[in-house]
Amino acid sequence: MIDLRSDTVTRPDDRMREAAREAEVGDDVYREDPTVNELEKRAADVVGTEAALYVPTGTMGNQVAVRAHTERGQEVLSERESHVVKWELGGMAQLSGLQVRTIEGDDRGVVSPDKVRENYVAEDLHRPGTGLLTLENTHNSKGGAAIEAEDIAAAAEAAHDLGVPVHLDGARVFNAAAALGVEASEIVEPVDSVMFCLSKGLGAPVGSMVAGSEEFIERARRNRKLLGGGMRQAGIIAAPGLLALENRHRLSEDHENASRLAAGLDDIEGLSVLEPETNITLVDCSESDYTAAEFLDACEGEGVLGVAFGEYVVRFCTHWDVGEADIEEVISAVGRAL
Ligand SMILES: Cc1ncc(COP(=O)(O)O)c(CN[C@H](C(=O)O)[C@H](C)O)c1O
Repeated sequence: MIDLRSDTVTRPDDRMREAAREAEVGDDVYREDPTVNELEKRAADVVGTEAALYVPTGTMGNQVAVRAHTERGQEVLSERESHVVKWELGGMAQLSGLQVRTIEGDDRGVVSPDKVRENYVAEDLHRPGTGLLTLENTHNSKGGAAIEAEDIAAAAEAAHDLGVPVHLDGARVFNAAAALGVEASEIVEPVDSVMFCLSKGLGAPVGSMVAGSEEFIERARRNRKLLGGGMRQAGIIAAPGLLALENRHRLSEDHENASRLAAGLDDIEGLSVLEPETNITLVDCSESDYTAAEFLDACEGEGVLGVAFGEYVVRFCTHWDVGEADIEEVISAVGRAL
């Protein structure tokens, strides 16, 4: 089975398993796990922030960051199709008592400064006030769009002019950096905090990082403890995370595979596939005889897994467990399936 459901399915390699076995550990709640401490320092250095916090999941990372920026009852401006809106169980409302005001990004998920200004709410006797703007790069729902650093900066500047901090859901920020040919720190520089995943395209078995100022990270650390994310000898899983950080240099291989996959699938009658910007390929099967669900069933029967991103849209994600030969096999398998 060739698993293209997500880049979350990546498995640790032997080096990661060896690193986990050999890891120096301590009680991370007391800040005594040397491997976690090294990972947090290394992660902050890589994205150019003062500090970073190791969290079990990207979802927890987003939620501890959002909570650290806001007060209960405030509004959060989030792009309508973003992960924090669509796939975190209403966590900003449930966990932090926030009112989410969704804003429309463009067809790549880019949030314009005007939309920030138009949807900003000033606190007064009646109104809660906008406490945070969230952005996402790459943008998952929009096909892994790699949003240019200047577009992130423009939206962030509009928010900062209004006294509103900015959190970047950068689960795949290194995919964006690789696609744009810039350092991740250039994308992160304009925002106040970023979350990025070690467990997706970077290949770690577990974990994400939240990065920002020292003061912000201490607040985020307390929120992590509140949500039950205080970990003990987490060096066992942080050690693979340190190796995963270095995998950011290989992500263009996944992008090349996605591009090859898209070209091959686009040649199949009934499928329409835009050129992917990163490792996410969205396949429109509305011209075929299949709904997305039927298309996925047929693909599974030929040994290929994907996920539905709409009634007639399927997402395939390339990642480090999928090589060039697998891509050729997927193209053949989908051709047989249809
Ligand atoms: C932009 C972004 N931010 C946050 C997360 C959450 O990360 P985890 O909680 O899964 O570690 C994800 C995971 N995305 C997963 C996937 O794409 O298969 C699913 C949809 O949750 C994400 O894509």
